[in-house]
Amino acid sequence: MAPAFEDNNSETLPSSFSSGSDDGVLHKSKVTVVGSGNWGSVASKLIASNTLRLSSFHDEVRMWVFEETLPSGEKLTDVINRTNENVKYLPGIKLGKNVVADPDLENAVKDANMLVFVTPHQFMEGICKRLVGKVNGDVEAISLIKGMEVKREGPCMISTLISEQLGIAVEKFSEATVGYRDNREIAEKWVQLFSTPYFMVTAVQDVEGVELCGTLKNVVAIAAGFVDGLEMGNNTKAAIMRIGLREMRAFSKLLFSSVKDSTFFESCGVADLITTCLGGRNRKVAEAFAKNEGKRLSFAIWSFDDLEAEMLQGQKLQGVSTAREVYEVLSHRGWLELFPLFATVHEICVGHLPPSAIVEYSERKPRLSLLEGSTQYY
Ligand SMILES: NC(=O)c1ccc[n+]([C@@H]2O[C@H](COP(=O)([O-])OP(=O)(O)OC[C@H]3O[C@@H](n4cnc5c(N)ncnc54)[C@H](O)[C@@H]3O)[C@@H](O)[C@H]2O)c1
Ligand SMILES: O=P(O)(O)OC[C@H](O)CO
Repeated sequence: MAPAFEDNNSETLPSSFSSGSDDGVLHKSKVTVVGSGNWGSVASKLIASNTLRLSSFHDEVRMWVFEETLPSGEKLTDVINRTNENVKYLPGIKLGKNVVADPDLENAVKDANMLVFVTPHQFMEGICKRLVGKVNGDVEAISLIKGMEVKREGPCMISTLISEQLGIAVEKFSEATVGYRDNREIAEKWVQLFSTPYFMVTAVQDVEGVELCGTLKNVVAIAAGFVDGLEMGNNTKAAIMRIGLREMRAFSKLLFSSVKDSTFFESCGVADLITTCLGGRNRKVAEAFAKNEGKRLSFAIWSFDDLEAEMLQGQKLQGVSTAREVYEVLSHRGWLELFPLFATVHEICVGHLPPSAIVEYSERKPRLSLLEGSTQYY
């Protein structure tokens, strides 16, 4: 059983202090982070630095770790709790003594009333199934996940998946933007939990817009990586990013008419797109894919799975699976010709087109006639 961090669970306040509850006791929020990858560990560190100084939160931040055995033979959770460092996914960074790694998912969430979901999106269906009936009824949740599911009935945002499976309201966080639906007060509480002097967080009333920015930018990052791998230069890369941002906005507004143009100018939009197309994992692996196109391993050509395993040491790509999921939606709705960049990225990832197609196909002007009355999205 994971250790607990000793902190004062609640304190009796002077009668003059309004604790927002009728018993005069300050009821502190308890945070659990579900996920401990690179971003999951960073988020835990950010949150833990704030829970120590904010009286409205328990000091301890519990972090669920997908347990694995390290080459040394030790369990990752044990090493994190002994060294206070996620030596595999965030090496060299101390997380804060009040971060407690817990390999037992149900145990990690059982006392929490604030849940932070931050695992690669492909694992969320299974995680939600395990959490049904295991979370507190009054829990608030936020998703930091950049991805979506595609169901028979269409695309399903991860925040919706969590809401529907666990029956809880879920906000969204992408980079430094919290997307909320209608409760500004809860949104501000999440902003408070993530904000630091070096990490400014803002809240916008556009959950779907924030979530789709984080999801779709990974597809554009793959395209940017192809451009880098083919050494096509910055002008081509800038054009791909521009077309990508245009398709991100059009696709988002077609799926959810509530999505706001202004969201694409927040950190989760253009800023995240720039950073991920200049330095992200998706870009890096796509660059290697384009450079090695056609080269053969002893038994097969380079595949994204091979490159992910080879280059990311356990970290997971999101852009390749998202490109497939987006392609499914485009194909099902007859929108393939409207989104040449998104469609081409998937065709390249699955080997139907060479990486060089990223320029030839993406420059095609979408046939707006396909979307009667929807041309305002372009
Ligand atoms: N890394 C970043 O800079 C960054 C920034 C913002 C958002 N994100 C998003 O946050 C989410 C989490 O990414 P990350 O960077 O923390 O993870 P990661 O890619 O660094 O690590 C992969 C994680 O998946 C876990 N895992 C592997 N197999 C699993 C399984 N079967 N079930 C459950 N977990 C399993 C691993 O233990 C590890 O914690 C992603 O959607 C990502 O796009 C990442
Ligand atoms: O490394 P990437 O491509 O997963 O991007 C990481 C973050 O999402 C960048 O904001």
